[in-house]
Amino acid sequence: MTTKFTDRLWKSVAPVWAKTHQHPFVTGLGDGTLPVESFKYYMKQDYVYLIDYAKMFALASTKAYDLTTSAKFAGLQEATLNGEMELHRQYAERFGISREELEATKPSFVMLAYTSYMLRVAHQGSLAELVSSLLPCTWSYWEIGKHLAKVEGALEHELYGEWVRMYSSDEFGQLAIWLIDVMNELADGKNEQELARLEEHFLYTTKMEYMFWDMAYRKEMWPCEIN
Ligand SMILES: Cc1ncc(C[n+]2csc(CCO)c2C)c(N)n1
Repeated sequence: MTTKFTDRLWKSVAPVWAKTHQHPFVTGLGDGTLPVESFKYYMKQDYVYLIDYAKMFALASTKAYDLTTSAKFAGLQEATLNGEMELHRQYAERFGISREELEATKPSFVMLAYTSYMLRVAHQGSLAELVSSLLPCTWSYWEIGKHLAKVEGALEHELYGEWVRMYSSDEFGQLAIWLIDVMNELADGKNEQELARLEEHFLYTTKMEYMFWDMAYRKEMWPCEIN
């Protein structure tokens, strides 16, 4: 059996993913022990994260080499703005946070570093680089969703159940698989230097995913005394 490029990516981030599954934000989503204030903080930061992330799909659509892929990325931009962000708007409504307040969220350092890195890669790099930098977002959420769906009561939890159901759904899994397949197609025929660059983007944004959980858990704005 031939190994895929994404097998190499998986190997390279396995220790970070293992740590992510043990982070108290992630375990708390599953067993319900996550403090609601951390979850609210996450929702607000994630909302502005998604505004930037949707632009990654728009740029991917622009850079795509064929019409089918271009249309799929354009659809993903729409799904992020109107599907995934709707989950956030609904949670915000439950918390009494208005749309205006959500959208006006000031970025934390980690959120800004993460999206700025991805957008830089998207503007300066190839489509393969762009996809390698955005893939940890979707792939890691699917891994987390599948893990949490196995935790007793997680899918039915009255606050966090909706989150777990969304990211463990088959529909979401199909999206992750599609992006993984695109990554493998784009990596095909690349030389070692190019593959190493893709791996580096993937590792950096995987680490930033971990830092995002940690930032939200601790409700961190900027990691110094100038908040
Ligand atoms: C920090 C952070 N990382 C990943 C996701 C998950 N996510 C964001 S966009 C997208 C693709 C489909 O809309 C997915 C899966 C998130 N919400 N926040």
